[in-house]
Amino acid sequence: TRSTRPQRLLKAVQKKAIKGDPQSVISTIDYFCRHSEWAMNVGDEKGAILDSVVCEVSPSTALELGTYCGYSAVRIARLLPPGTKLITLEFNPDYAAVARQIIEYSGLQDKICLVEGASGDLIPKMQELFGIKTLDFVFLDHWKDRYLPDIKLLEECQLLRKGSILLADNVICPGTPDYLEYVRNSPRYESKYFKSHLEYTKVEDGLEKSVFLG
Ligand SMILES: Nc1ncnc2c1ncn2CCOCCNC(=O)c1cc(-c2ccc(F)cc2)cc(O)c1O
Ligand SMILES: [Mg+2]
Repeated sequence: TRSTRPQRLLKAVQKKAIKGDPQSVISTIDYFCRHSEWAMNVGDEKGAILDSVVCEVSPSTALELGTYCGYSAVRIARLLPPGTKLITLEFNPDYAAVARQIIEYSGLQDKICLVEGASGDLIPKMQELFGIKTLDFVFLDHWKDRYLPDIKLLEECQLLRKGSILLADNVICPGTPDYLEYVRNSPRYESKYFKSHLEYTKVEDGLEKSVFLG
């Protein structure tokens, strides 16, 4: 049967990228998605904003919701200080299988912990599963209608502390209206919009950065 898009993306990485070089894996995926087949990675333009927030926060504990092929996991993990880990949750086993191989190819497997499962099921188990107390940084890039319920879950599970940073992809396209309304109007968050474009297109999209105030 025909290969899937993630499998074709993985093949391009194995063929064109330099093993053990995260930047070359990132550039290869961006080239493939711009010139061969569009795919829902955060991309290079929004990826640069993601990079700057990760560098600013320099998190000791980081969580990503929605791994897909591992592009943003590689982007985030390549910037993490030694000894820190990114936990990334992926619901779709086929995506997870490709992401594991792309993460391994980039050489960042020791900095990334990929867990298969739904965010709603895994978030309540995070403290016991990973021995963490709170999260310094969360990148939301999974089902757009799960952003709001999942940050409420993070609050309830006491996984956020004063100063925890949430960065949400796709707040314009496909859009997360209920999430935006909540973080922009809740007294418990200070929110800021970073205008950009939907990956590899001219369509408007952006990232919302929200600081939990405790
Ligand atoms: N652990 C978990 N728990 C729960 N759910 C989970 C999960 N892990 C994964 N999932 C499920 C879904 O994951 C993928 C979500 N991402 C997107 O859907 C997405 C779509 C577009 C897009 C598509 C078409 C257009 F025309 C325009 C834009 C762009 C993006 O940048 C996107 O990120
Ligand atoms: Mg996205």
